[in-house]
Amino acid sequence: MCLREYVCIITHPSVNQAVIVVYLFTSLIYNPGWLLLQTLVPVVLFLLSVIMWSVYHTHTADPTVDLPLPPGSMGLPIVGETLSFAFGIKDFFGSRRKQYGDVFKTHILGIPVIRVVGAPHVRKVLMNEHSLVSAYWPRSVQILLGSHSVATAAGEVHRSRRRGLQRAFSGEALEGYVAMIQRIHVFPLSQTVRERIKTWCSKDSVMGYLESKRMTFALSCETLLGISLPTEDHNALVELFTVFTENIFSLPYNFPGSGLAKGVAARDAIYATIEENLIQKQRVLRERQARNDGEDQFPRETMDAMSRLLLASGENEALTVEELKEIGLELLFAGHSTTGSALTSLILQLGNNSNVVSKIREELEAHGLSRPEQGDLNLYVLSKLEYVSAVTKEILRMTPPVGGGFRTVLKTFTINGYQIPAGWTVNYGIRETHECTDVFADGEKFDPSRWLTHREQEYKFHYLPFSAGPRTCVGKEFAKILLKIFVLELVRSCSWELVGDSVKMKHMPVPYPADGLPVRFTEFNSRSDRINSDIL
Ligand code: HEM
Repeated sequence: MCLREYVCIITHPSVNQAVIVVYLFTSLIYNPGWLLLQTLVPVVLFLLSVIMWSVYHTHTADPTVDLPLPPGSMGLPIVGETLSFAFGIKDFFGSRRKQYGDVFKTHILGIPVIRVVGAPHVRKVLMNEHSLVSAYWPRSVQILLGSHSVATAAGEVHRSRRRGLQRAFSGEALEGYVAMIQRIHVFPLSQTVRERIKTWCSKDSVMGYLESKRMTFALSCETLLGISLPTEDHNALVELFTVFTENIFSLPYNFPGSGLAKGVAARDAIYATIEENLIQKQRVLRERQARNDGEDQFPRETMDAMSRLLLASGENEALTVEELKEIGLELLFAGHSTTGSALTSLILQLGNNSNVVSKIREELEAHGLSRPEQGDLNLYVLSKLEYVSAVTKEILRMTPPVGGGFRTVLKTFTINGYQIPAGWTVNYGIRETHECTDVFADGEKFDPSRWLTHREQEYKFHYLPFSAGPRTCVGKEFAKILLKIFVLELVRSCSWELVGDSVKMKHMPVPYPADGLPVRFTEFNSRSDRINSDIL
């Protein structure tokens, strides 16, 4: 055995914790009178165990690479720096980056982690998916998302699942979703964006974050899963989904009352709803296929993502209902709170920047879209709205809904003169990469017009709200459409004022104002309302 292996064994956390326990136990039995010693020795042992914890991790570095681990602190034995992380995720990463630089080590959520920020470093992580790194998700997420998830899959399995899922986000599919989002629905909770905004106007004030999440949940249910339920059942589904997301990051132990057990129970109830809906859908699609009456059998405005996957799986490798229901839940999970956060940031930033709202109105006027009832939207019309598009890009630059991602290191590699050892976990930062880059002049300023002179491609890896490389967000085009339609409908339907200051932000699970963003909306009743609002 070499010296390094001895050090690893002696400093291993379980060894030094065992030493403390044995000491306390024996001193309690044999030396009940040694009070001073009884208080001093545990303190000394504790400090020793902190040092040994850090030494232990230093010795898990790859001995074949002659470079140090990145700087940073591993925190306290066992818990590491998890508590500081949980209590202030943005400040946690921000303060450590100030102290240690763009690449640093820490210990959070029970694992040693190397945090990486900045375009060149993040590029190295993302472009080496499957060779140097692979997706990492805590065990509870893997259990709750199920064995057919895209996000937790690796290697060839990941590639093939992604290919399958991308069928639901083709140009043709997206065109159908634009139509679906504008369609008038029967049930009160499956309202179009425009109808939902109208209900906000009828209230004294609403909580912007809550309403945005409600809207994106209803829209995701309808367009992705094809689920449109009566109010009571819809609310029950929202409840279940809340329990599911609240427990998705929990300890991986499934016993009665545990977070994981609650998450699994909620997930299974959601699966039951998705499955029932899938079976109905399968029947309807088969009937339509059998009719074969020369009419368009599958009008695209009726084809939600699940129907598309059902049809595609009939043609090629068949996806089972079991697989499809897991995919459905994953889409809902990945797509709902992210878009909800972005909508919230839109209401907030536009509420604080009336000059931007005026420019959006000018653009809508120029395209004959300034009144709520004007013009059917489609992909072509949306692509012409350059300023609206710039606004959504700027929102995702300033407040990216996903702060970063985790990867397991498969093979030791180097970044910035440090080794990133195999077996550790890398966490790449999106939000801080946006903040630290100097490619955006006046980066702290909300300025959509910067996107009129530069193309997104020029900023690759400096700007990556949807990540990049083989794990780029599958739903990114869908999300962009949703955000554009929201901006358009909001600006042409109403004016609004922020009731609170909504300055302090929280970042878990997604960014949102700590006060929930209270807002007062006022519907436009006439053209003069709109003009007056522009003047004000
Ligand atoms: C503004 C909204 C959204 C943002 C900012 C966003 C962002 C992201 C990011 C950063 C990742 C990569 C995470 C990682 O590196 O581990 C990702 C992955 C993913 N997103 Fe999104 N997302 C959004 C909306 C959506 C929507 C609407 C859907 C589905 C309809 C979706 C489905 C997925 C899926 C399935 C993955 C996993 C991809 C893979 O591992 O290959 N996302 N998203």
